Amino acid sequence: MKAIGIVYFSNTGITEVLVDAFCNELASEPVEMITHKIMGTEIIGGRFVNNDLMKKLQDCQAIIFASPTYMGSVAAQFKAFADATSDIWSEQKLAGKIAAGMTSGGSENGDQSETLRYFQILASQHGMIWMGLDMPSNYNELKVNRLGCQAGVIATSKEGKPFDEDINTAKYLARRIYQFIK
Ligand SMILES: Cc1cc2nc3c(=O)[nH]c(=O)nc-3n(C[C@H](O)[C@H](O)[C@H](O)COP(=O)(O)O)c2cc1C
Repeated sequence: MKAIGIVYFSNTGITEVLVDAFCNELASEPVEMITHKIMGTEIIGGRFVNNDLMKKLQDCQAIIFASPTYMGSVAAQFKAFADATSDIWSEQKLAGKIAAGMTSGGSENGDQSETLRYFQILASQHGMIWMGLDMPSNYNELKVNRLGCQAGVIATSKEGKPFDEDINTAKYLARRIYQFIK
């Protein structure tokens, strides 16, 4: 069976709602979801350690990166994971896999694009193939890509939950990736 890996960090749960929406969208499809939330306990002396996860990611056809935007980039917890992937970088173990990204921020223009840009660079370092959105901003009835970023999913939140349109964007990305790997 095909597999999609999602590696993410979320502190207050906004990014996690995007991850859940992505997974739920594909729940009835014959695809395994390997979802991993980065935990502080996995970061020992500043270094992310989870060899089992690194092995599992190598069996995926697509890997999604997700993190809140912190100070115009990924959260430190995600960066610790990214740095740990250097162990499989030299042999390009993730090469040829589809990569995509999702992030949330407190501001509508809170430099979330920089987080997606970092994900793209990480994907490129691994020889992965980046997949953004083939949907112009607010073009369809679900208002996918509300914030006008085709590099990936950007969300902001209201009352502790991402905007419905941003959740729809996460679902749209899930469908798009599934179409490519199935
Ligand atoms: C340390 C820190 C830095 C942040 N920096 C930004 C930022 O640069 N841009 C932004 O839009 N929001 C920023 N935020 C807000 C978070 O990105 C936002 O609350 C996000 O939705 C939290 O995601 P989570 O619920 O998945 O943890 C920051 C929050 C924290 C705690």
